[in-house]
Amino acid sequence: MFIEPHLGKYHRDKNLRTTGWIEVICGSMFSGKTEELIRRLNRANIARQKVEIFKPAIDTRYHDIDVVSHNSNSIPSTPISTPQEIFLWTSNCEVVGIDEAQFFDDSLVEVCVTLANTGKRVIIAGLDMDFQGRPFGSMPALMAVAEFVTKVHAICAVCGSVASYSFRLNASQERVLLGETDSYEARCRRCYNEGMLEQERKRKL
Ligand SMILES: Nc1ncnc2c1ncn2[C@@H]1O[C@H](COP(=O)(O)OP(=O)(O)O)[C@@H](O)[C@H]1O
Ligand SMILES: Cc1cn([C@H]2C[C@H](O)[C@@H](COP(=O)(O)O)O2)c(=O)[nH]c1=O
Ligand SMILES: [Zn+2]
Repeated sequence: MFIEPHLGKYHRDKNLRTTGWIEVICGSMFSGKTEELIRRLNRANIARQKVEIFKPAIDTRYHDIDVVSHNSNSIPSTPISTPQEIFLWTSNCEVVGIDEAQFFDDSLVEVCVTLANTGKRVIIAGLDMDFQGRPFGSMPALMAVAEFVTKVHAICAVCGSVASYSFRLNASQERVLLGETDSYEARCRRCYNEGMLEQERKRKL
């Protein structure tokens, strides 16, 4: 379980502001990324910190505005189209949360670094791999610049092992395809590879 290095805005003994930092929560679909993001943001709220939360405007699966987990936890957010919009909302806040980070372009990295350099705690949740098992968008670069990286895991929908892959259940080859259990399953490495081979066999018929 991730424990915050500190939540206070000022060092106890000196009147110095604490530094900013970046946290990344990554994993497959259904691994609990959004739950963990909401948990950390709720704790920051309890510590009376000013929190702003963002998600890509394209992600309207469960709700236009709220960030919502697969088990229906939710927190209000601001839907944005570009990472730069984050600056318009964060001049006074101390903690910035970003969900579905894989959908933003590479400029998200620079935006997060700037936010952290100006003393903010930045918490990013996103898919580390797409349905083909390739690193997704700016997630690898965000992991590289983060102070803290947490990889969470789902349960394999086929065999019940620990799952790190998001297996797409239909034939679409588009990288971005919003969906839930209708279109994706969490799978372990073995069941993911078996499923990919099976799909390839069917394509060749
Ligand atoms: N295969 C699965 N493995 C683990 N949790 C699952 C699975 N399928 C559904 N869930 C549900 O999804 C919840 C996690 O949802 P969420 O935080 O939105 O995940 P993520 O953001 O990583 O997709 C779990 O607490 C559980 O209730
Ligand atoms: C693997 C994969 C996923 N997506 C989409 C499907 C969902 O709408 C989101 C992931 O949501 P979650 O909170 O992590 O469950 O991403 C996609 O567009 N492309 C992919 O390869
Ligand atoms: Zn499995």
